[in-house]
Amino acid sequence: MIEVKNLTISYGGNSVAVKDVNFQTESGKIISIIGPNGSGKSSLIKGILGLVQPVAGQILFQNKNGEPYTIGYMPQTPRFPTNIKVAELISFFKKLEPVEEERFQNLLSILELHNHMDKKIGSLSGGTKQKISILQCFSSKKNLYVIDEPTASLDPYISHLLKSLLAEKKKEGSLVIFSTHILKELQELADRFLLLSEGSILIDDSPENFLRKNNKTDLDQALMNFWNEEYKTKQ
Ligand SMILES: Nc1ncnc2c1ncn2[C@@H]1O[C@H](COP(=O)(O)OP(=O)(O)OP(=O)(O)O)[C@@H](O)[C@H]1O
Repeated sequence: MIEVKNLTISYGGNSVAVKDVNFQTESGKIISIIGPNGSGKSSLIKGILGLVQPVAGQILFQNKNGEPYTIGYMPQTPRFPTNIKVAELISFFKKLEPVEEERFQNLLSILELHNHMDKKIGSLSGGTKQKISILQCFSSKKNLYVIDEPTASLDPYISHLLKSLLAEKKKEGSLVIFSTHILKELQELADRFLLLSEGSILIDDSPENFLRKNNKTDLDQALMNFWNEEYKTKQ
């Protein structure tokens, strides 16, 4: 179980990127974080991962068997050293953390990374760097997968692969948290979603429940309605 308690993140000055966010979730679920640009999705994700120091609040990780949480993370933009070859980076990852060899080889082949092994990281497209990030994230089993806008720079085939991986991880009992701007993706995958606005949670619901409450079948429409009302009250 993960419990986010009163999490507040600021990068200094008066602005607050995440404001007193609270939620908890069991394993074996997919949670999606959505919200407009700058609403705090990446900051919340970085807060959960401990990549930014919160000004208040805490995150509690509790594994059933008391073992530490293992975490796979795909950032929005992978930042790898640019001057080394793909093969060198991948062998570095394998030294950092043991991989499940069969899973690793399988992913390497599906992602067609073999063709890029001798290329320098700096010469790769954004999508190919994301593929390396997928390989790194999913080559061993983790309790928690945190994915920041997973399909933003991927072609439809690799997007589909990534979505299948997320569904597979849920089936295996892991918790998956991903942020997205693609509501269809959310509707397809998520058990629950958090809508952020200016760093606060405005909606915490399942897609089905939210649709039922709003008497809609399409999440895009339901959220646009909600958003228009929300926007009007701010005028
Ligand atoms: N490193 C940083 N230093 C200063 N301010 C930051 C930093 N990172 C994010 N912010 C600010 O925090 C707020 C939330 O940004 P964040 O990137 O978390 O939003 P987001 O919802 O992920 O946006 P997007 O959808 O555009 O990726 C924004 O006002 C942003 O300008």
